[in-house]
Amino acid sequence: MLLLDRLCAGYEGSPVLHDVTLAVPPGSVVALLGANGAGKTTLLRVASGLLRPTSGRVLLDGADLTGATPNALVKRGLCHVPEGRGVFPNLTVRENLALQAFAGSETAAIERANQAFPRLGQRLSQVAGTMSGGEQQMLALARAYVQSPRFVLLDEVSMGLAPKIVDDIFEFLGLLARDGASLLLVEQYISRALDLADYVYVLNRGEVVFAGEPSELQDADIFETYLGTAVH
Ligand SMILES: Nc1ncnc2c1ncn2[C@@H]1O[C@H](COP(=O)(O)OP(=O)(O)OP(=O)(O)O)[C@@H](O)[C@H]1O
Repeated sequence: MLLLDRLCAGYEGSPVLHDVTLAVPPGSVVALLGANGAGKTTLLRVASGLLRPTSGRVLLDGADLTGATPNALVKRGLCHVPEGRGVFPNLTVRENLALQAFAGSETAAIERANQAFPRLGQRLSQVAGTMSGGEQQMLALARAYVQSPRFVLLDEVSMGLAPKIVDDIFEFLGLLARDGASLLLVEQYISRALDLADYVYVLNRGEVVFAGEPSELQDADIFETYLGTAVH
């Protein structure tokens, strides 16, 4: 279980998160929704060790990892696919995957990436920065997948991509979840995220204003109040 316990965090004296508690149970998909600037990216950055909270705790399977480095969290099975493309643009697809693989398992990592996105397998020698936006996003996701992470934080991974690629990416997220990974999903395609999710949290100005199952959200005013839109 990934547990974010009463977190407060922000930037240089401007607080963003206020007493946020959020749980990602094993084998679950949790959607994190909220308007622009609500603090979703900030929350993921705290969870993955990129930003130290001003108070509160980050617990992974009961261990207090508040303030641990991103690397230490990766070693414990937590992976963050950031907003924008998390790839090295000057390296080839193969090199990007190899860097993410555990020592001695490069071949297996490439095979695993190919299984998730066959399109990548056909482009192993291509320099990542020359691929399309969708292909780069597939590579960013495949880099997460090759490590068989137990917890994956996904920040708007479908942003700006063509509908067909978005379909492929959601199919992949389903595969990741079926494989046993727990997902914390920040996503602009709300209905798609809710289709996949077991639980939903809605953030507004750095505070949790709703936590529950997707079906409960359908009836709540929360949606129109905080997200400025109806669910469907
Ligand atoms: N590096 C930073 N320095 C200072 N303020 C920041 C920084 N990053 C984010 N903020 C501020 O923190 C607040 C929350 O931003 P955050 O990116 O976490 O929101 P978000 O919910 O992910 O928004 P979006 O959906 O637009 O990506 C915003 O007011 C933003 O301007």
